[in-house]
Amino acid sequence: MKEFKNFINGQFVTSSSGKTFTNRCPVDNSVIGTVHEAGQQEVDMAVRAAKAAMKGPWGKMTQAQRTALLNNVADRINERFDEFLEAECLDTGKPQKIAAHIDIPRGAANFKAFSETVANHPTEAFHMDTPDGLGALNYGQRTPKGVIAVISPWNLPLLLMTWKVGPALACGNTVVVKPSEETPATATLLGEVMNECGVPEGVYNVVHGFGPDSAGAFLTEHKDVDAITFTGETRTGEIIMRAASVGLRNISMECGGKNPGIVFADCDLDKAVEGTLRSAFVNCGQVCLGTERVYVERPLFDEFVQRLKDGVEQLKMGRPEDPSVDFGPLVSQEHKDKVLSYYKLAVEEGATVITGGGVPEMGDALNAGAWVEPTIWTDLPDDARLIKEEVFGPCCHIRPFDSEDEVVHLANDTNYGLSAAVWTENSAKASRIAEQLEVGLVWINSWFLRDLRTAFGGAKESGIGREGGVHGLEFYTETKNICIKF
Ligand SMILES: O=C(O)C(=O)/C=C/C=C/O
Repeated sequence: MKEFKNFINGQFVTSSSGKTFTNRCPVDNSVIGTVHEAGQQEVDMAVRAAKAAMKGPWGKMTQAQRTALLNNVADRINERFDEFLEAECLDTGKPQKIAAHIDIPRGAANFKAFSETVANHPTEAFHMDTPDGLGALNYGQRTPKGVIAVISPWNLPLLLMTWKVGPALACGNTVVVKPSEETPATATLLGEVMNECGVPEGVYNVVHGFGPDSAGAFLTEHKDVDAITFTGETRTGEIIMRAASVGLRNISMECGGKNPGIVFADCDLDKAVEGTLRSAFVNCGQVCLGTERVYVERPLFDEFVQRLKDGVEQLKMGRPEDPSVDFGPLVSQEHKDKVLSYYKLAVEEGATVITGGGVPEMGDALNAGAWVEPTIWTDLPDDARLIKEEVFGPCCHIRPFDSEDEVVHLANDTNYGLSAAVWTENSAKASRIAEQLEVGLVWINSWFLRDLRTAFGGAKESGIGREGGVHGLEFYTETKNICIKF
């Protein structure tokens, strides 16, 4: 039986309240262990430790020293790769094949990418002419913002947590992380790595718990938190924004999506099918960037539907450690219930179920897991709730279209604006379409191909701000302009 403690000021601590909650594996609903729920007192300890660390050795470190430390953290994650892999797959149920190629490598890479960016990105400087002819010099100075609250999600727990902790620490801040209650393991394990690598105490802290009336709320409402970064549902983002408004704390948010995949008749069909199979079903559809709405140019529609159906029906479900498995369960029973309610709603709204739509017979212990069938629908009306609301499960709806104007309108007809995928071999058309889409990220003939130097974030209700590359610097630092008169 595992135990997941809070990590505060370099120490693993339980909770003064003695409150704990159970952590379960979604593969078979078995108990993984007990999690110590941080109360107001533990959150306050963590924030005070993070604030104090800014004045300690960490705050006095040079950029080069911080960069070296963070590169060591990345290397140590890779040295302890199997432990992180097992922990992540136990918490999420995702196939080890997936986590070994995405979650853990990126969990480490995020540290290296941002320490390099921050070390090499210049601040600005301007020489200014003045009436007395002597001139003046203006130059920019970036300083750490301070204590950053990191509220990270359960779908890519390590990756999405270090996507924020990496730049935050590279910029000289300290962090208090509140991982999802569904996935406490890798954030806790990273505490061990921070100690092993000599990251000063108080720089990285972890408090476990829930949102309202729990660690999440205590953290975002804490007056000594200087900024809040969050990945998760849009409605939760609104709650966090309200908390951040007290004391004018800055926020950076990546929220929900109802992302379109646009398939033209002149696409490379094999690529489009393979890419849509991944974008709609990888990670059991639990990726904010995933495709839940597919639009196919009419001449290709029937063939595309058949090819995607064939691909879905070849997905292999099973335990994470089975190397032949490429499809896992949803993250929890609660999320399974939510996704199944949408499966039911789809039929009520008039969908044709091309494949899936229910719960698979897994046999043996796995039947107790959070398994659902990967599902494809057609024939829903454009105003159906299934077309408007994010399911965040292994499902997509496919609709034919007849013109570029029509498909751009359909793709943009949503409150979200996170990502899109466009499949065509005509590069001029691909760019023409991409430039009309009201989203933060467009992939052309690809999906989830990630260059960490690029701007990353969503438009409309999919988020606020851009992280990635130098774009996060505006959030993770304060920029000061200094003017020297000669
Ligand atoms: O790839 C990334 O850096 C990233 O943030 C992925 C987000 C996925 C959300 O579900």
